[in-house]
Amino acid sequence: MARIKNFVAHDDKRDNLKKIEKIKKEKRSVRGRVVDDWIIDAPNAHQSKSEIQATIEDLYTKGMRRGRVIEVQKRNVFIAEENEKGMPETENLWLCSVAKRHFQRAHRERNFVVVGDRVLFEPSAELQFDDEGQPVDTDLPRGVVQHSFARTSKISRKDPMRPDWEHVMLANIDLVAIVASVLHPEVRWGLIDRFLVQAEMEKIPVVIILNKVDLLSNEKLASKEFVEIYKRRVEIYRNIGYDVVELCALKPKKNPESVKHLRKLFKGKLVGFAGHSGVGKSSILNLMKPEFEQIVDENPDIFYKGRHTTTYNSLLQLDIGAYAIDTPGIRSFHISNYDPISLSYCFPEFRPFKCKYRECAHDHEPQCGIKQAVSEEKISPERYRSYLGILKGLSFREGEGDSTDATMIADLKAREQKRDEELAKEESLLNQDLKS
Ligand SMILES: Nc1nc2c(ncn2[C@@H]2O[C@H](COP(=O)(O)OP(=O)(O)OP(=O)(O)O)[C@@H](O)[C@H]2O)c(=O)[nH]1
Ligand SMILES: [Zn+2]
Repeated sequence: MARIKNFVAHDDKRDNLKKIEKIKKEKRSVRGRVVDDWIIDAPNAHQSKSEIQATIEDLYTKGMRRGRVIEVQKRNVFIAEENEKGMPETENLWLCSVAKRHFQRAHRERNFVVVGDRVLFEPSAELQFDDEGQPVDTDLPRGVVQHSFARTSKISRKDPMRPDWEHVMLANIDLVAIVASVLHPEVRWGLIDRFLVQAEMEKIPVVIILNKVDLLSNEKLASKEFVEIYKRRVEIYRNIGYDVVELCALKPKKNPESVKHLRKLFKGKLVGFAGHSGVGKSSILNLMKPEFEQIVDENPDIFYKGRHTTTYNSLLQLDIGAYAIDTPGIRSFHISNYDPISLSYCFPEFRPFKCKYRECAHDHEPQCGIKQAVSEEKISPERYRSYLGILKGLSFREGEGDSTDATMIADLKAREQKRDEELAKEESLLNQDLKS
């Protein structure tokens, strides 16, 4: 989960969990499975960098091609071949199946490949089958994905079906654009904070786009009080150092600076769009590629029949040399299981303050630098409340407001009990392992 350098928490439970994890890993490698996730999944994760390079060169000479996953369906994936700069060319599309036997990374992970993954694939004349088991009717060249490269970043959540598994939704994102609308639907700051935590955890740069600012000047919709609170919130995020872009996507001529800023920011990057339905993501994409909608409509034959774009993530090439992934999967999610040290690291404004106890959760502990900073208004109480909500594992779903303290406490108690039970179980497993 957390890959934060120089941040090691010391307490007995965490040390025990680490030992358990080590034993589990050893067991996996004993069973002949490769456990190192982050080098390259194939052909041998224990090779040195130069050996890997040589192996890849060898694969190229054998006809393997390099591409980027731009859409994943149940059985097949769409791959855009990469150009010499390593960027995907969505005009050069391939329809591929996935040779699952080559993917050892998949332990505790729901998908073998995800949108944004860089892969090696092999042209193949074999037929693909669609989700209903019918042979796929397509004019696209076909292939088989054989290997995938290490991911530089990922957006993931707990797999709702198996909570100890990871559901990676996007890989190799250069920038996360968190999109919210000021009104209709009203901005949910708690959801923005959760996206920010994910981006901080993965060290992916972010931009917060607040769309539909035109509605703020409509007195019937936005009271003076609402506008004041909104402005204060924007200041909070700007003071932390986040790039907050206020936008009216429908009337770009009224805010040319914002549009220009976004176009410049997106250039040459793979941008993951996060934000729930109706906030204006498509309208913003249209600013980056005004003819985008038409192009999709006019060339329906490049994809096979029965394709449903709305249910899958897919990567779009914009005319400013950028790529956008609209991400239905991350419009609402449940992030949890962060320990306080990792989580508070994801709130950059907390970093300068020190607490008496190294493992301080900034909750009930005495002499807490964070709580002190909140009382002195050096940290905003709103962000602090968000921190507590995320720490206590509260989810934020579409349509819900920010959680109240009462639900937080009830939820916390239930979670603490569950966590204690899990730890006791893990510890007894560990003891058995150490004895045997
Ligand atoms: N007033 C106002 N309305 C906007 C603005 N941008 C988009 N809208 C409207 O908001 C609605 C939703 O816009 P979309 O661009 O479809 O939003 P989306 O986030 O792509 O929504 P999904 O496709 O459901 O994910 C549309 O009716 C747009 O016309 C804006 O800047 N101001
Ligand atoms: Zn503290």
